[in-house]
Order: sequence, then structure tokens, then C-alpha cells
Amino acid sequence: MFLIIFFTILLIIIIHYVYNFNKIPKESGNIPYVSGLPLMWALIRQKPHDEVEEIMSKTSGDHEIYLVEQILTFFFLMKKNYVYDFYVVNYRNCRGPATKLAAGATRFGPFKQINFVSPECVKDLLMASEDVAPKIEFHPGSVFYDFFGKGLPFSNGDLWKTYRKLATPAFNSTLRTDMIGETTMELFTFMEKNLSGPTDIFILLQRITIEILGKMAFGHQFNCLKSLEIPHMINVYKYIISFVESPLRIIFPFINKLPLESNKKFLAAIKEFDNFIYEIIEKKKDEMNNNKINNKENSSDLLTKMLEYSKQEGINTDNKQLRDEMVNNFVAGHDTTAVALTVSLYYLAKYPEIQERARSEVINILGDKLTIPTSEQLKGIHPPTTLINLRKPSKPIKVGSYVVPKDNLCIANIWQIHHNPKYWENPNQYNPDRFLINEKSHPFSWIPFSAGHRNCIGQNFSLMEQRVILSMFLLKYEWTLPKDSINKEKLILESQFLLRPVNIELLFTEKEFVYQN
Ligand code: HEM
Repeated sequence: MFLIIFFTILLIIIIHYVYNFNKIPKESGNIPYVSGLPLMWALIRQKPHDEVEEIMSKTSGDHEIYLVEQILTFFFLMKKNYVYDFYVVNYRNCRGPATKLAAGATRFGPFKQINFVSPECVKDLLMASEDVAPKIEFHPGSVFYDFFGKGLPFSNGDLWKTYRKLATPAFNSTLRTDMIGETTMELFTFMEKNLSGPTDIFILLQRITIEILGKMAFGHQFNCLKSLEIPHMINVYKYIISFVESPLRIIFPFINKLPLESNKKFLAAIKEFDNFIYEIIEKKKDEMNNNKINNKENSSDLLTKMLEYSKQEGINTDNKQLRDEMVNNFVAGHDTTAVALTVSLYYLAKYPEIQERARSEVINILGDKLTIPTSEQLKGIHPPTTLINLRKPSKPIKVGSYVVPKDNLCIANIWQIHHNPKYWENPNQYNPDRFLINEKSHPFSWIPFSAGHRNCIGQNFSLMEQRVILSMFLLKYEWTLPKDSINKEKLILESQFLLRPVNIELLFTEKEFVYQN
């Protein structure tokens, strides 16, 4: 049955493409149209992300902005049962000119999308006011809405303004290096107890970034670093994410309404996760109303701070909206940082001389004993990052010398911006020094956390987290790529819901340092 559906859909796609091949759509205005065919072919062959981007970059030539057709291509990655990809230009970028990371958001279906690949054009898009270029929103009936609701990344107008206003100061007060450092020490103990030989670093870093996010977002310990067993709530969460990523359900949303066992299981999982978050919200509210929040330990998480600010400002917070904010922070805040760190550790393994230089930099600032850095010390250490953005103009918008017609999905293709040879010398070469010599020649040529009023609210937190973890790794271990690593020649990134590294195993050797209090 599955095969019949699969081949029928494949046939429809092929007919659609043959029919539309190089036909310039009327709605593209003066924007150049680029065929999505070469990209589709790359996706069929399951090319890694950088090759897919390169193919698209070659196909689009020098255009700063272009319109491509999204394809309903859904190739299941058999090994992981994950979607490969199903839109023409993959806007979840990653690896920037030096070490970079990933993450993403998605919009699927038989739509056209406008791809922004130059800093000048992206600037006009990201700086456009919200009434011209709002973010996309999910609506009831989609699995995205069921889980993400109307959290910051997917809301506009007064709702977004109110919660961004509450979250901004709350985020600033979560910048505590001690909590991250202590959790990193837990990670080292976990590694000593449970791991030997080559270690899948992404899977490992997922554990610590989830643990840190639980503490930072709502003061909860998931205990991902206590044993090899994955905590129940994290399994529930992972199940929800795998469901939300299911292409068939996004393309044919009616499936979600059918009385299928899988749908019931999904809704039950959401309910379980929601109850878990609602309980935390209720507990925090109760603690605050009864003045039980009196020590640093349980008062510096994001949720508590948002509740405190809402009380001070006289803003009524709705439990459902707080739930949406927590869910969105949770999803936006751990794999992104885990990928960034994985990519950093990978390049430092691939280039041992750069690892040594990074270690010397850290030792210079922190001394040569394993220690938790302070915020002051962190200012001297420089790590990297990157990402995506989705806008759907409600009115025609002028971008460079083009006019983007309304209702077209606009994507800032950060990958291509970060690899644009017009702005970066040898963009594919790993060269962290380019940031020291300030090679960035345009304010929008390096936008890992986006820019403008919808930029990443977790940027400072993530950068601090990366700096603490990376510097502590440099003090504690030396690491290399195993001889048979599949990433030996180059970093393989797989396009899933978020861009993910594939089997980045590293070999760690402990350095002989004593923990310094
Ligand atoms: C390396 C790590 C991260 C990267 C590369 C990243 C990247 C981004 C980017 C590019 C956007 C803007 C999208 C747009 O312009 O449409 C964004 C938004 C957002 N990020 Fe991050 N992010 C990271 C970490 C985090 C963390 C740790 C959190 C929270 C704990 C977080 C929470 C959010 C939220 C809530 C938004 C929506 C902001 C709004 O629309 O007002 N992110 N992120």
C-alpha cells in the first residue's frame, strides 16, 4: 500500500515537473526564476547538505535573489525513518565560513519560495517591518500548531510583542556560567563512567544541551547525564518531534484527523508533555505567590523570571501561552547549540594545530587546571554559530532592485550567504582566523542568529553555553578523528527537520589536570 502511494506521488511529481519545466511563473514579478530540477535530482541521490547547496548555488548563478519551485519530494531515510527533505532549496543552512552550526524551521507543500542569497537583499527582508513581512504562523489543524502553538518564533503582532518584552530581560538573567560549568562537570563524569573508544559526539552533546536547557528554561533536571538510559519525558518529546517531522502528515494534513492509532498516540504524547510543562508552570506560580522563591538556585530560570516580570509590569500571563513559549525555547534551544558544538569539536579534531591554539588561548585565560570559567573570563574566548528565517510578505516588498510579490514564502538562505565568495575568501575552507581579522565585509554577510527585530533571543545564552563547554573540553581532553571516520575527508551534514551531523565519532584522551575549585 505504502509503495503504491509512494510511486503514485512520485509520478505526479515527475509529471508536474516535466510540465512546468522552465516555465516562468506569472507571480514571480521581476524576480529571476531558477529551475528546481537539478536540486530535485540531488535530493533523489540523497546528497549531503553542502553538495545540495552547491548544486543550487551553481544553478542560480549570480542571482542575489531567485524564485524556485518547492518540490513535494519525500524520501524516507530508511536507516532513521526520517524525512530526507522536500523542498527545493534547503534553507536550514549550516557550516559557515569557519565552524558553524545549524537548525531550522519548515514550510512544505506545492508552493513557490523566494530564496535570498545576498546580504544586501537579506537585509531588506529582515529589516522590513512586521506589517510588510510577518513571520509565518501555524494554524489549528496542523501537527505543527498542535505542538508549537503560538510561541515567539511563530507569532506576530501584540502577542509577539508582549511575550518578547517579558522574555528579553528574563533571558538576560539566565546567563549563569556556574550552572553550565557544573553540568559540564556532570558530563565529564558521565563520559568517564559510560564511554570508551570512539564517541558519537552529537548524541553526547544532545544530552548536555537538553540538561542545561531544562535547568535554564524552567528549573527542571531531566537527568540525562545520570545514566545511559534516556529519561522517559525525553523519549516522549523525541516521539513528538519525529511525528511533527513526518512529511506525509504535513502534505496531507487530513491524515491527522483520521481515527488512526498513531494519531491517538501522538495526541496522548502531546498531552503527557503538556501536563509535564503545565505542572511546572503551576508549581512556579505557586512558589511565587507564596514567596517561596528565595534563593538563587530556584529563581534564575527563564520561566520564573518571566512570571516575575509579568507581575512587575502588570501583564496577565496565560498558562497556554507560557506553555507555548517553553516548548518553543526547548525545541529552539538544544539541538541548535548541540550541532554548533559538534561542528566546532569536529573541526578542532580535524585540525589539531588549531585545537592546540584554541587550548593555549583557553589556558592563557583560565589557567591550566580544569575549572569553570566566569562570565568575565569568557569575554576573551571566541566561538562560532549560524541559521534560517521565514517571512511571508503581506504586501509587495522592495528588495534591492527587485519587488517581491505578496504571499510568496521568503527564505534567507544563510548557508549560501555564509558561503558567498563575493563576501568570504575561500568560503569552504575552515579558517577561524577570518573572525579575528574581521573579514566580515557586510553587516548581513554573517547572520547565524538572524538580525533585525526577530533575531534569536537565545543568542547570548547559546554563545555563553558554547564557550563554557568548549573551553572546559579543551582543558580536560585532547581529541582526534578515528582513522576510519566517515567524516574524515569532510563534514557530512544530513538535512532532516534540523540539519544534523552524521556519525561524528571522536576519540578523547584525558589530559592530566586537577579540578580547581
Ligand atoms: C546555536 C544556537 C542557535 C542558533 C544558531 C539560533 C538561530 C536562530 C535564528 C536564526 C532565529 C531567527 C529566525 C528568524 O529570523 O526568523 C532564531 C530565533 C529564535 N531562537 Fe534561536 N538559535 C540558537 C539558540 C537558541 C536558544 C538557546 C534559544 C532558547 C533557549 C533560542 C530561542 C529562539 C527563539 C524563541 C526565537 C524566536 C525569536 C522571535 O521570533 O522573537 N535559540 N534563532
